[in-house]
Amino acid sequence: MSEMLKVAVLGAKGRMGTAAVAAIDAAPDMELVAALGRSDSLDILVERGADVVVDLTVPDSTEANVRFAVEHGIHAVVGTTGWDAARLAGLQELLAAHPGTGVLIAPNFALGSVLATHFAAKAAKYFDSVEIIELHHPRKIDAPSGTAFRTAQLVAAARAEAGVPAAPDATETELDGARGASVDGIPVHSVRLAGLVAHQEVLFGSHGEALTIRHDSFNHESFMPGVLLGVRTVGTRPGLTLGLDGYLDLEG
Ligand SMILES: NC(=O)C1=CN([C@@H]2O[C@H](COP(=O)(O)OP(=O)(O)OC[C@H]3O[C@@H](n4cnc5c(N)ncnc54)[C@H](O)[C@@H]3O)[C@@H](O)[C@H]2O)C=CC1
Ligand SMILES: O=C(O)C1=N[C@H](C(=O)O)C[C@H](O)C1
Repeated sequence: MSEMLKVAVLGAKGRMGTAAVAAIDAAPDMELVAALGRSDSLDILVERGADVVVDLTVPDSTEANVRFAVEHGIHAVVGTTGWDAARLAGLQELLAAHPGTGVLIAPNFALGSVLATHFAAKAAKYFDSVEIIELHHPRKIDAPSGTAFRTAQLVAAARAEAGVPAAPDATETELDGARGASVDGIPVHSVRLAGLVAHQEVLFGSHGEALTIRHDSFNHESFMPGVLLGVRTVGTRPGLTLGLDGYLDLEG
């Protein structure tokens, strides 16, 4: 039998962390060596010989956690939001000094969401207009969601590459926020509603037609196949991978 992957979870008592602990515990090829919360020392990761750490914490904590992992040669699978361009650049630099170590930062582990974002980027150049609506549970602390942010970036890049002009919009006066946040020129609207988990619609429009690409996560188990795929793959992909699509064969 091949050796078990030693996996640690950070943020183990949170919504995602709880589901990840259960999924890793149930995986036949993984051993859960640590399930850590906010007040636990990261030294435990080294003491327990973790091969992979899964970070499901908060935007304020994730960067220090991942840097610690990389500095100690531990691969990291990161679901936490808050990785802006400056943080990513710093991490790239650190990874260059630790060339054997892999980090996956995945704004969304749900395979359907990864596909929805991929399809949206493909559709982006064919429509005059595009807007994104993301809808989440009201305990979410960041807006817009990491998924919406990345979707908007990819859609905007595809439109720019194809030379698509800005979407038509005659708005002259607006109440602050009425047209959403602008991410690379794409309007992103954030809804927080009791009863929801994680949902997103990408709305495309042209003369006489509309296309909506919608994905729904109805529970946190929906993210777990992607988390496990990340844990199994990250050690074979040194350096930084942004998005679970980097581990999938979506063009094939
Ligand atoms: N990539 C994906 O598919 C998904 C990503 N997320 C993201 O994952 C993050 C966590 O989401 P939830 O589980 O809903 O949040 P949550 O608030 O339920 O859990 C976060 C947990 O992290 C703990 N924590 C904070 N700092 C820590 C530290 N330094 N070390 C260890 N634990 C620490 C908190 O005490 C809390 O228990 C958010 O950024 C969220 O946007 C959420 C769902 C899916
Ligand atoms: O906080 C959440 O719940 C989620 N966060 C991620 C995000 O910000 O995109 C992924 C998913 O939308 C659920």
